[in-house]
Amino acid sequence: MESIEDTRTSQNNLMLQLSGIKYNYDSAVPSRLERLLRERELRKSSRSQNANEGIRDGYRDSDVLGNGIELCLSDGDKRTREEELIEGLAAASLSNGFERQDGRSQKQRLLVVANRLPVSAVRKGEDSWALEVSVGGLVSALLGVNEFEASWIGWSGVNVTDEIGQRSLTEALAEKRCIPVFLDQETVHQYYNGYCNNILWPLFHYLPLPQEDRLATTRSFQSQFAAYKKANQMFADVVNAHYQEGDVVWCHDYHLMFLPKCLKEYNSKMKVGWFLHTPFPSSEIHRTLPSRSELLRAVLAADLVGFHTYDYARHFVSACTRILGLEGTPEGVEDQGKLTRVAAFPIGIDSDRFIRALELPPVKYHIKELQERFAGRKVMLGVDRLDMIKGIPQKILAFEKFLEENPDWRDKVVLLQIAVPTRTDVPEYQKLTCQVHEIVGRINGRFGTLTAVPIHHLDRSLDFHALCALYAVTDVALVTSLRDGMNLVSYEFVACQASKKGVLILSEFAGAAQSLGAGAILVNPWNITELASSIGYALTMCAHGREKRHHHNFLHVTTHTSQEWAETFVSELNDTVVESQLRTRQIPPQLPSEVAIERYMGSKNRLLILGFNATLTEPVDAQGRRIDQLKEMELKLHPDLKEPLRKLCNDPKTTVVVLSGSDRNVLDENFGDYRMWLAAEHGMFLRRTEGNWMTTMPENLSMDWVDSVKHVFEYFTERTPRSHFELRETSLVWNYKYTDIEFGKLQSKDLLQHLWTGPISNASVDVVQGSRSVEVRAVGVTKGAAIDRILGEIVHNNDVKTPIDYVLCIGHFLPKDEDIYSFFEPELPQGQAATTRNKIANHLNRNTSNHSAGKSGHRAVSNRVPQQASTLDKKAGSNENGNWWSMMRDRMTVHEGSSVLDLKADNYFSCAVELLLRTSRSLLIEAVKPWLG
Ligand SMILES: O=P(O)(O)OC[C@H]1O[C@H](O[C@H]2O[C@H](CO)[C@@H](O)[C@H](O)[C@H]2O)[C@H](O)[C@@H](O)[C@@H]1O
Ligand SMILES: O=c1ccn([C@@H]2O[C@H](COP(=O)(O)OP(=O)(O)O)[C@@H](O)[C@H]2O)c(=O)[nH]1
Repeated sequence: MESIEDTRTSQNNLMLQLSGIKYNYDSAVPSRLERLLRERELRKSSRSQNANEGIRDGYRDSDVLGNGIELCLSDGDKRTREEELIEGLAAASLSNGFERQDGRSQKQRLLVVANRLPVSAVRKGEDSWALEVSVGGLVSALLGVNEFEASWIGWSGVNVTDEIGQRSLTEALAEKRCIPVFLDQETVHQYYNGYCNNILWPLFHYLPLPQEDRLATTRSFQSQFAAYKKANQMFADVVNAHYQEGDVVWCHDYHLMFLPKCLKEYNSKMKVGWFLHTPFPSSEIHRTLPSRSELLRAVLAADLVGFHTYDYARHFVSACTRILGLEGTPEGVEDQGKLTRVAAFPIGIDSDRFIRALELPPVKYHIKELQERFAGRKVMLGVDRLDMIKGIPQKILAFEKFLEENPDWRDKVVLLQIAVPTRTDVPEYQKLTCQVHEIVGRINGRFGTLTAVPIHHLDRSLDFHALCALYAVTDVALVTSLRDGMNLVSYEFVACQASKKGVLILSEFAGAAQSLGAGAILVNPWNITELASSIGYALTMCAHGREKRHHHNFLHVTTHTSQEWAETFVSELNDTVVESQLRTRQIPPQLPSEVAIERYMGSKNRLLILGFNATLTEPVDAQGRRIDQLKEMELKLHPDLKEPLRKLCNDPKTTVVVLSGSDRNVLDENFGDYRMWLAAEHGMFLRRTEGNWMTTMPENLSMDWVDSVKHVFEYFTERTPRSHFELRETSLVWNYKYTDIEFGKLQSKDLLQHLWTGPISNASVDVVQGSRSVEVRAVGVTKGAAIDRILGEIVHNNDVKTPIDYVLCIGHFLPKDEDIYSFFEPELPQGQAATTRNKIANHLNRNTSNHSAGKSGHRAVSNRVPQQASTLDKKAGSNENGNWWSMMRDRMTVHEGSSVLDLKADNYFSCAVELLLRTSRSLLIEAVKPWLG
């Protein structure tokens, strides 16, 4: 039996054959992690080199994107980064490592695409504009990114319909390296206010979809979703217009979930990353969204999908497996061989910018002013956009409870709440503003005096300097988000607290809780009592306790910066493309159907071997919903295939064999009235449709194990909802295709472990794992082993006059059965035939794969007298090593004594069809139709 190591080596050998690469893939090419670590090292040393040479450009307020230095590639040097990296990998095989040529990072062109530009435009005249920096975490984070030659594509926040306005705004923005997307008012209303902020934003923060007036909601939902897609396409059009080969396109946030799909449809080679700044909710929440599948699929078009935390990434993968039925792996999500990498990239801030700001005179001035203003009182601070996810009412109510329970503190503490107006056109936000004003008014009325109020509430944003000063004078910062992607305010507060070392009270529902959790006081903002007592705890914390906590947080904030975040994401995106190219090299090529057809037409005696399940049956639900389990379980030949198949079967120059794992009844029902050969239960039973079933089972097949395995399968079927098992004559199959994917997988592991250590530990069986099934069969029950016996019988019965000169083999076969593909390959020694099988077995997830034998050789079968009658009815002897061919070919001669098989390598085609492949039907129809004229 082949060991895993052998398998891997032979697989690699095959890769060599296919791609012509001259190195051993496994041992010489650095792993993804090795590449990323190396890349990180290079980045670090390049950064310190730049710093030493004084060419690193810090943030400059005058240059919004802060990227003054350009190291553009010259035209002659326009190779893509993945080409360089791939070459690097090739070189690595020789040098055991890969280096960039100059060891320094070149600035890579980066197109940042986000709904909002980092500046908002205000029209001052027909062609004059004022640009103000936009508020929000996304903008803050990306302002700190200056290692790239970045341009920003987004909506300018204003409705500009006239040509002069559009032209002049485009010019004004160009100076800030910004490129506008002009959205008309109606689109903004439906896309931004409607779909983005009224549907996706609340849902992603665990606030359910609106329920009142269902019909109206449904109607507006449909038009908003249409506007959302349209807006995404408009963003894509602008990206496409500015894209240059080799650029990295980084799409941001829930506004642009369709963008990766639009971009890849336009140019599949574009390097596309997508990052979500909000939480991604549990799949149970996401599945309530009517457009849930479309959105997931659109995002999966990206090469790399990033989230702030591992939890969000995990939820996304789980949504893809549960809603789309795709395979979730530790790397990401796989869909028919295409991997979308999914990972966590926690954002940070440009901490230096905040630390440096504290030394600026205007900030110092503000600090002094604030200290004087609030002398003798502890300052508590909240800085939030006025958004329902920020938990502002909860925060204020907890503060009220604290004052209520601690009268001594009433004149010793003040809460400054900066509530930046946001999304003011959305009714929910308008309601929230009123609610907050009402609560603040009530509390101030209750605890205020003629000279002082406990809450200072500002409905506006502050400029950067004022904000830094406020952070610096704060004793306790209160972040009470009900859900928050990350929350950068908490990071900014920490960065500005080097001297004061104030305390951070932080909601456990903010992404930041995962990074700053150890240094903050974590709270559940829904628990007002707990929140109120945390305020007391924070206000009275000793200096040593504050210092320890601050030290922990400060270290994190100053090391996990926005610069790091962006570089890591882009580096991983570059590498993902490299990785996917390496994977692509392993995928066998598509079936060259035109060539296959041409050869078919030119041949005289053809043999077609077809699988049944997932090859000739109706494809499973494209959306992966699997709601019609019973219908699907009843295997039926796809209606569209009936006619082409009948024509093929009636062609006297063609022999069709359906070779299936299904039992005889299933094949009888579906193919009983066709003129063909049926091979049931992996070829253990065989019949020509005009005749009776014969058994080809090896003589000494032991089936003693069946009862105990059946017992185990029954046990697991009872405990795994929607699983089922089939008892066949030579095998048992437990199928968990319709179960909860994760539970099904866990159960199958448990089942396997139980089988191996129990009922089958000494039995002569094979356990074959399908993608969602476990099959136990007697050793020797494989299609690969059966094919020669079947062929012998066909040749004998067909009374072959002309040698078979064309073979086409199409199927979705389990790994164990895949040597059926290599059976016809001419002039390959056994070992290499197995190699081919393993190659296919290891690429089950590919779309369709083809391998035609690469050499032109003849399989001429020796010229001997055929054996008399079939031995099949007497039961053929088993040969587990698959050496039957040499014996059987002696039987397979035509009457006049010439070969029965005269197969030029060019006339052998095989094609593996993936289980969930939606195109398996069309592939066959496409392949078959033209042959029929
Ligand atoms: O552009 P707006 O509609 O006014 O909203 C402002 C931004 O709000 C959201 O910010 C998120 O991103 C932060 C940085 O990653 C993160 O810390 C925070 O938790 C998120 O809420 C939104 O995702 C952005 O697109 C908006 O620009
Ligand atoms: O008056 C203000 C209030 C807030 N911010 C910025 O808005 C961002 C808020 O980001 P966060 O991640 O906390 O939440 P988001 O608003 O993005 O949901 C932070 O960078 C703040 O510095 C600002 O520039 N001016």
